[in-house]
Amino acid sequence: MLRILHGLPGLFAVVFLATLAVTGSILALAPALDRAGAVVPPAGDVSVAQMAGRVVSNYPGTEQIVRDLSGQVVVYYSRDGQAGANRVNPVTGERLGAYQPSAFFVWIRDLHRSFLLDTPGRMVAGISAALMLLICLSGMVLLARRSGGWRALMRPLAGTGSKRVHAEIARLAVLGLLLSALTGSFLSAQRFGLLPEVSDPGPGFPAKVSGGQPRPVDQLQALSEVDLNDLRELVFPYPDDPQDVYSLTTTGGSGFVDQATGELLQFQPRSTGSVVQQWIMRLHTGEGLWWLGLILGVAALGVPALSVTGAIIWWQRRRSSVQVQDNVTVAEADVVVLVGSEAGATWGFTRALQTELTKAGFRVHCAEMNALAHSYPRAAMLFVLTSTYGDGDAPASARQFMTRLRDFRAGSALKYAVLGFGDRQFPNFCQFALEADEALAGKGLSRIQPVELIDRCSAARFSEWGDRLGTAIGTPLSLSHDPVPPRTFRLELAQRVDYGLAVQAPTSILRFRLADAGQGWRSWFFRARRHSLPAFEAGDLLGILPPQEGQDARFYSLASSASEGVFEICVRKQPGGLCSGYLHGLKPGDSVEAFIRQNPGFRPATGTVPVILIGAGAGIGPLTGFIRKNTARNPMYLYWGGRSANSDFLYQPELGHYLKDRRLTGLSTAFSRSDERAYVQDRLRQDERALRKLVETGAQVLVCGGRDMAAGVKQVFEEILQPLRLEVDDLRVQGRYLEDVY
Ligand SMILES: Cc1cc2nc3c(=O)[nH]c(=O)nc-3n(C[C@H](O)[C@H](O)[C@H](O)COP(=O)(O)O)c2cc1C
Repeated sequence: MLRILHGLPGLFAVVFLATLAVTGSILALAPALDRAGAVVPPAGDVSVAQMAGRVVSNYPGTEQIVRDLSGQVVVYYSRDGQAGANRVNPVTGERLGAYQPSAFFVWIRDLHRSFLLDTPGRMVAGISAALMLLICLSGMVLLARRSGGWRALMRPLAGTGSKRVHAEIARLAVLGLLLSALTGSFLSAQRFGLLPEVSDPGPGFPAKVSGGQPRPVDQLQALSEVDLNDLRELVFPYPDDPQDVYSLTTTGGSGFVDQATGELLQFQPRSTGSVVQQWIMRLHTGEGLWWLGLILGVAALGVPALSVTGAIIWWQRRRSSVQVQDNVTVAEADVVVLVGSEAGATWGFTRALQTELTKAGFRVHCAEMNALAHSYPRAAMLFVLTSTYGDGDAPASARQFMTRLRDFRAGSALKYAVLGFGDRQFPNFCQFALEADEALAGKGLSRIQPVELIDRCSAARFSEWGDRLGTAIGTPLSLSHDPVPPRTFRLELAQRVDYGLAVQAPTSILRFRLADAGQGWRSWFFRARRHSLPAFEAGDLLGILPPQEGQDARFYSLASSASEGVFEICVRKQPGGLCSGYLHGLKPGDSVEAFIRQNPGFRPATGTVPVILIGAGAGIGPLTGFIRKNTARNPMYLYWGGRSANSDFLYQPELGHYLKDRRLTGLSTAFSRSDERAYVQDRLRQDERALRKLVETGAQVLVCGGRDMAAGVKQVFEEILQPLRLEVDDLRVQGRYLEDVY
């Protein structure tokens, strides 16, 4: 909902908002330019009487002197029957130049206030300002959520691409935009009579005037008592009319001055309402506050950039979002289905469930677990279907679920059931589904039926679960969903580099290319075909089908990306390991059957935040891939543990090269079967302070390798984070602690 509130007005109003913002930032320059051209004596140096005397000696026909909030003084005079207006130096009374408001600024102001369309344009401008206010407020809440709370709002952000740029600009610009939008909406509402406008009626003309011989203006007592910097306007009496008076407006109020006695008559202090009104105007225009004007101007310049990045995010989300047909809103739903998924497989099962429930007459709302609402007013049933990632962790679309659950208000009628999707090859089988189930029970919800776990997307188990669920809710459900097997392709081993034999840790770097890629036109053809492969990045997974019939695929993290044209993996031969043994037996030219599985949850952040890469053994594969791609030379530190520097120092020459060309900022290694007998955790402990500093500056941590190593690393990080009052889970929620563990 919040996202819709943030995005929709932005999309509709993008042209108007961009116009308001660009014109606003140009107008914001005016106070600074006016201030630069103005002569402003220190307070107490020049009185209004002194200034007026000097001006009159240069302009005997002075009719009015106006001082604007920037300090610019303008004299209006008549000479030989001709009216004129000049900017003057208030200290000397001399002419600085003709007063001619810039036609350009006047045009820009009209564009800003009314899109050059008079009343309808003013209305659109007012509505745009109100939309801006809505976008700023909803954006701040989204930003706070994304950063992990209001207090973390200014902490460095992780994340990539447009989302990151959008969030960074928003953070810098939001206060300025909020102020402009708030004051702009207020002024518009006043203009259209929605809010009362406060203006002082001004004092009545004095009933008694001395009518005596006028004194020179610089000898009038009341004017000597007003500092020049407090003056707004001084209107001179008609010449040769002893009954007329000076009319004086200052920052404190307005009144009249007797031209013979110099006495202040009928002075009326400015009301609080009028002072507030003037401040609102100043806070909107920056008039008299040139520095604020510049801040508002720079903030407004962020709007076009925010519009473009916002539109890109919206488009990407639309493209990647799983389209659920017949999805009803949170308010209407009597059944809610929440989905935790990383690579999308669980969504297929969700759609099957949703279709069946809808057929049975339920009004079903489906959403990702991160979108858990504050409450579901009408819902009686909640189903959670979730996979597990990393080492028993939440998948990407469920990372914020536990945090959001804290504020969840469950109605007493709401019952739930959890269905976990996972893979028994992982020791923490469906761990996150089990945790979600416990957490919901902890919120006082009762189960429709106990949590069930599905191994490797088994269609049969899903259907059985559906049967049991149907019985439990009294509505037969016939669930069937058989995920399409991945499209496989043949890869040919092009090169292998072997390590670790001497230390009983045989590990090989294997580089494959598409089989039959051939030479000449054939190579061109297959290169073209390569583009129909799913794009892959270092950190994605290569699924390899072992040659034995009926064996499940084994996954290896890729160290290369599609643009390199090779499929590079790093494989340690496991004792008795079927697939690793098979891969270690391959000779160049041999081929394997494989497919790509994306793993977008394990990628380094783009931008300038430091990245700390930690791994052991073959876990170095994807980490090296990240370093290889770091051509922007962002700070990247690698901590890696092996057995012996002489035998299994994987990628040693490449890492030396990356250190030299600064793709890698720092390298720290630990070898457990050498004299140092150290593990990667020991190196982290040694660098505890430096690592804490990096985390404080927003660093992201990526861990890849065996689960014992990952558990040890996590423990060390808990110690490192303790003085910062942070836990690894806090970083996880922010996408700043990622694991690829096997
Ligand atoms: C990198 C990676 C880590 C995984 N970790 C676990 C795990 O710890 N426990 C588990 O039961 N399944 C694990 N799985 C298996 C997934 O949960 C399973 O494939 C699931 O069906 C994926 O569903 P999704 O595509 O909706 O995310 C992992 C899969 C991958 C690729």
